[in-house]
Amino acid sequence: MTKIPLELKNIRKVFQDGEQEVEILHDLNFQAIKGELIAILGPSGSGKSTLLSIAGALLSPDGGEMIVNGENIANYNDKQKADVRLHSIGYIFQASNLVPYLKVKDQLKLVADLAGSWNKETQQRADELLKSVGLAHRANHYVQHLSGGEKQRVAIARSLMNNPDIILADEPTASLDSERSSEIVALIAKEVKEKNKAAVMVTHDESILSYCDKIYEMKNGQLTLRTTLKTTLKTTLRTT
Ligand SMILES: Nc1ncnc2c1ncn2[C@@H]1O[C@H](COP(=O)(O)OP(=O)(O)OP(=O)(O)O)[C@@H](O)[C@H]1O
Repeated sequence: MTKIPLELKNIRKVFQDGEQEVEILHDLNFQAIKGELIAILGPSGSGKSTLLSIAGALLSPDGGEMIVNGENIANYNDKQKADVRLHSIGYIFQASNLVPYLKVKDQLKLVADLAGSWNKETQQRADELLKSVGLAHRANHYVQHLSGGEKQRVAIARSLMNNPDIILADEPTASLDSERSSEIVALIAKEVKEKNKAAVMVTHDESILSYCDKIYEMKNGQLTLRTTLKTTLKTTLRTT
């Protein structure tokens, strides 16, 4: 049986606000399966980035289970969590978070190096990934000379470098115009389908939702599935 890449069960997260405790995530349940791009929408301050940080093993929940490929990692120590981050999770951030003084291909080499796996096979992998995001011709350019859209494409290729099962994207189109935003999300969707990844994207941008398989809304510390034309069609086709 194939394992579910990411499962969150009964997640609770509390922050201190002065004297008061505020429960940002409340008994939250969520699953991300292979081959699906999931969008998470919700008002500012509703807890979307907090959720993504927990899903990415960057932040510990105050309660609940955080299951990656069938293993509950909620009580892993820091080193074990770092290992999960390196091998199972790829991140795409709003401002691409690339290293400015490294060339494009070296951005990918860096994450392979961290995993101790820069060899002939991974070099070839880096070349293929850069080709698939349309940047093979930019492999030896410094990222500071690239456009915002090109930087995000490097970030997408980098997120896939260690072949993670899960891709997490926090507002990946926030710094882009609408045409570039569509291109970037179409590219994430293509990589998710072709490489069979589970992907979760936090966004405010409703115009890119047609590329997503499921849309959730964050409200009162929980996620609610929004019914889309796509999911309605899928359900109809499945039941007829
Ligand atoms: N480390 C922290 N300590 C205290 N409060 C925090 C901390 N991190 C986040 N918060 C609070 O938790 C709430 C949710 O924050 P979060 O960044 O997850 O929201 P968001 O939905 O991603 O918002 P936005 O759409 O504006 O990015 C906010 O009220 C924020 O101020």
